[in-house]
Amino acid sequence: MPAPRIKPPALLVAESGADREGHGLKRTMGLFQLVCFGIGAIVGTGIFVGLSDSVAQAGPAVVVSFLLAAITCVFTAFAFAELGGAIPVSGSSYSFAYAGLGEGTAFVVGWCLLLEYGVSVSAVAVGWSQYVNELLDSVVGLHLPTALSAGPGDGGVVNLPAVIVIALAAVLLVRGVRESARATAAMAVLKLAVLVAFVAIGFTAFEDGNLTPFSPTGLAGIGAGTTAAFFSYIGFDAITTAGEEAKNPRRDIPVAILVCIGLVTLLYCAVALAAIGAIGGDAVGGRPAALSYVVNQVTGSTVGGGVIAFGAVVAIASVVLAVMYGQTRILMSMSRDGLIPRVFEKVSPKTSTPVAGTLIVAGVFALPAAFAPLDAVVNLCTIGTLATMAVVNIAVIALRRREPDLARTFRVPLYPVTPLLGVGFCLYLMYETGATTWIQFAGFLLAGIALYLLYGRRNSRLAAVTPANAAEREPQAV
Ligand SMILES: NC(=[NH2+])NCCC[C@H](N)C(=O)O
Repeated sequence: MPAPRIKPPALLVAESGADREGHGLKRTMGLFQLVCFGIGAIVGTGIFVGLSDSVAQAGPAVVVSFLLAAITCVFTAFAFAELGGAIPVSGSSYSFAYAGLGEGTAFVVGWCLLLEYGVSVSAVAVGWSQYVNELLDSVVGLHLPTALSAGPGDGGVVNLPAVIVIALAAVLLVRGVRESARATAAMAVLKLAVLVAFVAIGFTAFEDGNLTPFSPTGLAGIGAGTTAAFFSYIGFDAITTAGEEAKNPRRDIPVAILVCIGLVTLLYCAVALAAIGAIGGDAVGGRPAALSYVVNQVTGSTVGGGVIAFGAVVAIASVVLAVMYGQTRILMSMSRDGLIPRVFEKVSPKTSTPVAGTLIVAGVFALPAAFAPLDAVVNLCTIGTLATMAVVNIAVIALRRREPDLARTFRVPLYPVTPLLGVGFCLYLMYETGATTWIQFAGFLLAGIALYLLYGRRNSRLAAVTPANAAEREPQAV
């Protein structure tokens, strides 16, 4: 077997210019902004919409599901913290896999990131649509016809609001209206404030009795609920894509990741407890725009629900924007490496943004948003994300062996137990996504491997520089 084509961490960092002053991107983000960026990418459809699915699966024991999903994320967050601090570049898991396990794995990870970013844009947009409906309903009493606000799987024809939010995000990204640090911070604070207010209102109506029976579906229900809950935590890894824009990435990226996971876990468990404690698991389970419904029930008016719906619409739109931005950026790194066509790295001289890449991403992922049911896209996104996360845990182990002297500002505790547990939890949640998702995922993986062999491997820039084994080459600054 030929040795894998590895891109050494020093070369990755040198190419990105991450340790140089005056490289392409500006270093503007401090710890607070990194945390806001994380909250921006994490908190959205998963808690505002997905909560009712997890509750339908697990009942009040959904709190356990949220904790289990958080534990999976914590192990993996340690891995991202170690690699994000040691290799501060913007390719995230794709770059870590390139350094730790080689080009073929990196390509497949990049391919799976299309599920974590692209397909999740579709899923998040479908969730947005529910709250737009709720908002219109409570503010102007208008209810969009189902034919135009849901895909065929959910009893409609086309989900227009979902397509619209993707188109709007594409326009903003093409024009170069990147979220400014201030807008990111404002939206993050708004999201947190809305959820904290929800918890406060929910707890005023808390009744113990609503929590019993605590686990009506037993362990199987908790497992299924955990997979559903996991979606709401995805996005903490996106903090590592800011490696080239953080003021002090080596110190702040690991801290920001861990702060975000801690904050979000506390908040999600509190939201779940407040919702179920107020009106009971049966009333929450499977209900569209569930958080607004709970507040309307507790306050006996539609004003509170309208405010929650407004918060959700803003929160979820910001996730669409952040995640689509992340997707175009990952495709840019893969394109620069020669692994996918160059159209994705082309930056328009007029707007300084990757116009073609952004429009392709928006066009492709608007399709599932328009026609697919939410749970189908969520499951695919979840399994793809878990696969990349398992690889990142393995990359930690590979890099500790291959590059023992790499400067690491953060080290996963209890190595190698933690990354191994990380892999185990990821595999367990992948297993829980069910047979249909596995079959779709297997087809997707095969397509990715075929593309690598037919295109990526032959066009790789790394291979052009070092036909033999890149690992033997001294990294050079470019
Ligand atoms: N790569 C991502 N950040 N994907 C978006 C994840 C979805 C987000 N956790 C939500 O609940 O809406």
